[in-house]
Amino acid sequence: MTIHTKPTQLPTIDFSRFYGSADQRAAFIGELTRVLHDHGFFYLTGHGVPQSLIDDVLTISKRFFALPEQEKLSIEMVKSPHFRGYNRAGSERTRGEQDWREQLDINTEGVPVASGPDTPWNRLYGPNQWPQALPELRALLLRYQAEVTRIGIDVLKAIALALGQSENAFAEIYEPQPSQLLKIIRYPGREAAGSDQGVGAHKDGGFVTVLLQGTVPGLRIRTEEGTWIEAPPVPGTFVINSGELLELATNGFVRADVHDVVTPPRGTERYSVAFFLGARYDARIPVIPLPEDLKRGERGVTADPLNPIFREVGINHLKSRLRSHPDVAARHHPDLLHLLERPKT
Ligand SMILES: O=C(O)CCC(=O)C(=O)O
Ligand SMILES: [Fe+2]
Repeated sequence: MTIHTKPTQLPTIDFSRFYGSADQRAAFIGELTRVLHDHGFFYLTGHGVPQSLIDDVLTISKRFFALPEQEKLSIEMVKSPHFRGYNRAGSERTRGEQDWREQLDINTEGVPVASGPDTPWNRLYGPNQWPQALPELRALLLRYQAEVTRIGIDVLKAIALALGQSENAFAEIYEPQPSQLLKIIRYPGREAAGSDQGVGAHKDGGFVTVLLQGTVPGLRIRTEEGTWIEAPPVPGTFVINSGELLELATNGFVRADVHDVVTPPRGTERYSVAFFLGARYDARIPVIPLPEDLKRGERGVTADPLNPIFREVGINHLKSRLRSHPDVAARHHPDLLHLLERPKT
């Protein structure tokens, strides 16, 4: 058996090789298989998103967070039953602890949909909240959301191939409308934050996350051995990571590494834009029959008693939103709080 030591930094994958010669594509897919198994985290280059769009999104995010507090609070998330809008630093929670970041959450632009006892996740559909004081934000973020959705779907097709499946293996659970949660985020410096927890240690939930970092580091990833590696911003790249949905669908062959963000040092601030591509809320997570050579790499999936994950996509997402935003839950969804009760042992 070969013992390979894993690098102390994340690998970089050049997506343009997916569209290259047959040899390039095969080498790319093989590399992706290894990376998915080792971390599920990598830097992506060759993604085709214009640098001007990336720059514009980071610039407008800074302008949004620089708005007077009352403008930001006019679209506070607690006003939206659909978990859309602005949250002050300290108002979101990871595993019960406050995250020191302010953020604006948007999702697929839509209209409210009636929900019943069997479809509580319908409450996630609805309109976004946009700031009147920054009218350009809407068109720019929706354009960016469309672009990172395209990247996410392309990466997912490559992932399906890397798992020995046809490239559309996941299409039946994301078509015609994947979930598209987009967050613009600002982490205040240590002097303004209440703790070192920018965002607490967690796994992402969906298929893949497409993360754009500004210029200030802070993201850390916990490897399978339990050591933490840093993933500083690299200009022109996105950080891509797999979510729990892929871990569950592959019985743990794909890793969804735990990660966090450390509060930036005194006198600095960190900006990032995170996009979470998920399946349709009414889908169920399938078990993918992996080819024999990959099957040997299945680790199984261990349930986290604080955050148990289920095969129903919509319930997982709704529970994660209720848990992260107790104020929205209490105001709009008191009848759903039983979903967060821990199973009796
Ligand atoms: O801000 C970042 O760099 C990462 C944020 C993150 O992990 C998340 O929001 O899930
Ligand atoms: Fe994350």
